[in-house]
Amino acid sequence: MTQSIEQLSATRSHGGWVKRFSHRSQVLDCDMTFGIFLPPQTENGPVPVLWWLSGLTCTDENFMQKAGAQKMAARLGMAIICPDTSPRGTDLPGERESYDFGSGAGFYLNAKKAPWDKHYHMYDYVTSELPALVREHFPISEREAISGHSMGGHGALICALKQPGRYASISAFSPVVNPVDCPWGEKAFSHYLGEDRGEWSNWDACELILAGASKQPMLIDQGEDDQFLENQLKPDHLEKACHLQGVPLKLRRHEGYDHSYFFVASFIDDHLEYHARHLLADQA
Ligand SMILES: N[C@@H](CCC(=O)N[C@@H](CSC=O)C(=O)NCC(=O)O)C(=O)O
Repeated sequence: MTQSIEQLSATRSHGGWVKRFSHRSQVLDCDMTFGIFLPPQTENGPVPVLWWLSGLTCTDENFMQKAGAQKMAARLGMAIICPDTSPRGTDLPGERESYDFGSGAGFYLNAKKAPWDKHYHMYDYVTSELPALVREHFPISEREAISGHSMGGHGALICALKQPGRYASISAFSPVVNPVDCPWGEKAFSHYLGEDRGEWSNWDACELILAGASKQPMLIDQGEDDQFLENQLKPDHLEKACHLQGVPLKLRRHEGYDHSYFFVASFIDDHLEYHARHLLADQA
C-alpha cells in the first residue's frame, strides 16, 4: 500500500525543484518532514540520490538553505534528500532541554532504552522507511551515496559501515567519528542505549572500522579552526583506525575553516562530484 505524503512547499531551483514534505513515520511513531532536491533530469527518468544527514540542532532545512548544493547537483543529475535529525512532536521528559540530546539530536541510531526506544529509531528511518517511501513517490533510482555534517557525518559513516556495499560512496564534513569517546556521544549513547558499552560500539564509526566492518573508501573534510575539533570530533581517531585496518581515507584538513555551513558550502561541490563519479561508475 502506498504511504501518503503531504507537500509543504515546492520551489524552483537551477532548473529543478526543492520540495518539502510531511508524512507519518511508522518506525518513529510520529509525523516527520523531509526535504528533496529533484534535478531537471528527473523529467527523463530515475536519477541517483545523495542522502544528506545534518547535525545537532538542524532540521531537514539547514542543508537545503545553506549549503548551496543545488547548482552542482542539477548539473550532475543527482537528487539530494535531507531527512530531519530526530523524531518530532513527541513529548518525552528532557527531550528539549539541551541542544545535544533529544529533539534535533537523534544520532541516527536505534534507541534501546526507555523512554527513547518508543520513537528514537533514526537508523531504521533513514536507511529503510524513508528510502522506501521516497521511491514510491519520486523518480529515484537504486543508486545511493551518503554524506553528512557533524552528528550527521557520524550518521553517514555508521549507515555505510553497517551496510557494506549499499552506498556507492561515503563522505562527511567535520564528522563525530568516535562518539563512544567524546562528550556528545557519551551523553547521547548513555541515554539512548544504556550503560552497556558493548552496544555503543555498534554505533561508532571507529569501533566498526576496527572490527573490520568495511574497507570502502571515505572522503572527509575538516576545518582546522573548528570549535569542536579537539573535544568532540577527533579525526585523528579515525585516521588511526583506518590506518590499522587498511581503509582508504582521504581526510582533508582546511586551515582557517570552522564548523559552520560556510565550511560545508565551500567544499560541497567537491563532494557532489566525488559521489557522482562513484554513482555513475556503478551504473556502467
Ligand atoms: N548550539 C550549539 C552548536 C550547534 C551547532 O553548531 N550545530 C551544528 C551541527 S553540530 C554537530 O552536529 C549545525 O549544523 N548547526 C546548524 C547550522 O545551520 O549551522 C552551540 O552553540 O554550541
